[in-house]
Amino acid sequence: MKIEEILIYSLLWALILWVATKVITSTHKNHPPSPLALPILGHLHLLKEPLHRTLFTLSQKHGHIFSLKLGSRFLVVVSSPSSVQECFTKNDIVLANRPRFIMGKYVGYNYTTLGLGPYGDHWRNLRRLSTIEIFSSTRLNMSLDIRRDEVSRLLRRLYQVSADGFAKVELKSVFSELTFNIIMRMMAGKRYYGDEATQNSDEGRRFRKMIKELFELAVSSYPGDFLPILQLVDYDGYIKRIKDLGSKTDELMQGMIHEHRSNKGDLNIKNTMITHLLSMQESQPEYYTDEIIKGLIQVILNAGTDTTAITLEWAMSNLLNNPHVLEKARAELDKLVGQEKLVEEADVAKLPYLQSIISETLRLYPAAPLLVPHSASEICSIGGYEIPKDAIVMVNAWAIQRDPKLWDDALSFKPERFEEGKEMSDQIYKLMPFGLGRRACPGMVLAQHVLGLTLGALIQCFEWERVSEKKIDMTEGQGLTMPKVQPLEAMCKASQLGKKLVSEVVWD
Ligand code: HEM
Repeated sequence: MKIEEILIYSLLWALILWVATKVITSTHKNHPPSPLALPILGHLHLLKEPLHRTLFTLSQKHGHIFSLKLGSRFLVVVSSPSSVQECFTKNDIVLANRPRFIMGKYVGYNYTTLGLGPYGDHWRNLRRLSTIEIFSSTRLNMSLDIRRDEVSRLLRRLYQVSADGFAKVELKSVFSELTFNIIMRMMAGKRYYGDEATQNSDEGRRFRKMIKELFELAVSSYPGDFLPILQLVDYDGYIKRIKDLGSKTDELMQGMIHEHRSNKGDLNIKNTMITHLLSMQESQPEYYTDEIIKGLIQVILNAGTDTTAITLEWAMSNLLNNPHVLEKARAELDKLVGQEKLVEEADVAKLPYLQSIISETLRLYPAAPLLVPHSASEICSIGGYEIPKDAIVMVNAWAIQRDPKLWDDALSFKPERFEEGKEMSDQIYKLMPFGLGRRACPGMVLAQHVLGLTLGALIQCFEWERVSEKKIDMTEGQGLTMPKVQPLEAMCKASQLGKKLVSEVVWD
């Protein structure tokens, strides 16, 4: 026998043995059901965008708890309220970890940030710290003026083009700039989007470039996360790109910290998150390091901007496709807020229909359709199946929130379903746009303030129409936060009330 033949035979035998071992071990282990896997790749070839739709199709065939082998990693997908309940009650602590993807090493301070860090003392401290310094009602009240100011700038911008009649406006970038400016002002006292002065500053340009790269890289999935051997060769330069991005973001945020240190006492930055954290650094320097502060800025930028902006875009798209809902919301605002003032964040609590519009938007178009991946810190069980240690666990919230077994007329946009507490009693495990359990979104209240205030003000101040008879295309594009495939454009015209409110009053 020639040496090549011996080699081929040995390889074949190794492959047969590998497949046999896999079949025997997986059948013995009572793992959740799974499609037939390819050697080495497993089910990687099945993953097509948008991922939540692919996983939904697989769940139709393999059940509400199924598993996939993604190269060297094990993924479990749950798509029913009962399995979600198990994840976030008896397994909540075990599943409170996050899986590690290489991006988190170079751009997420070696997996030490609030969003990426493992469950434990460090994460608990970050969570407590961010609750006190950013998300508490005291801090949210202190930053109320920032949100009012940014929304009133948005209203003026739209008013300028639409005071004399209907004008076409592109809303995707308008909402994105709104949320970035709100978050950056709350954290660092900075506006990087909008007026000319901001547009032209070198720092602003660097920031916008960094954000663009960050979001582009975050969207692309990296095969080396599932086939680690690829990391050794960095075949497409991905690791080099994320290392460069990591250094650039670090440099920019370090600059903000230096600026805060040298401008202590400046009124513009008196109440920013960085100022508060630096004062804590003075008393406990070993814990409140610059790295912790930079990690927090970064997580909040990533988690708190696009999510809210995209939800605003979906909500307005739904209103344009359902003019009767828009009119009902306007009537509610007229009745409960009146004709003399702009809606305030505090008013939103007494506007049930506006809140129902937000809930219904988040039900059909959750900004994080698969939540954020969890990881099992030890073996656990879901639905009687064994979930191995380090398995990635994903919740298909999108599928549950559209399940016709759980919702009447599931695919129609009907805010009325949430009115007067209808659907409220049993909805905890069937409506979870902000996640559940220990790792649930800490920014929920802030997000709801921004959503309620912005939508309320847009409805009060403008008339809205579609750019043509055709309904707005509601197809989802590719991306972490379920964007619309077509950025939203609409026709807007300042209403009588809008003319009065925007030109005279706005907020003091
Ligand atoms: C409509 C807007 C938003 C939606 C739909 C949303 C949704 C979510 C979801 C689903 C998770 C993951 C939950 C899980 O692990 O199961 C999450 C985590 C997180 N969100 Fe939000 N979010 C929004 C806005 C915000 C805002 C405004 C902020 C901050 C300003 C924020 C900060 C965070 C952080 C820091 C985490 C990570 C928490 C952790 O890992 O411990 N989010 N969000």
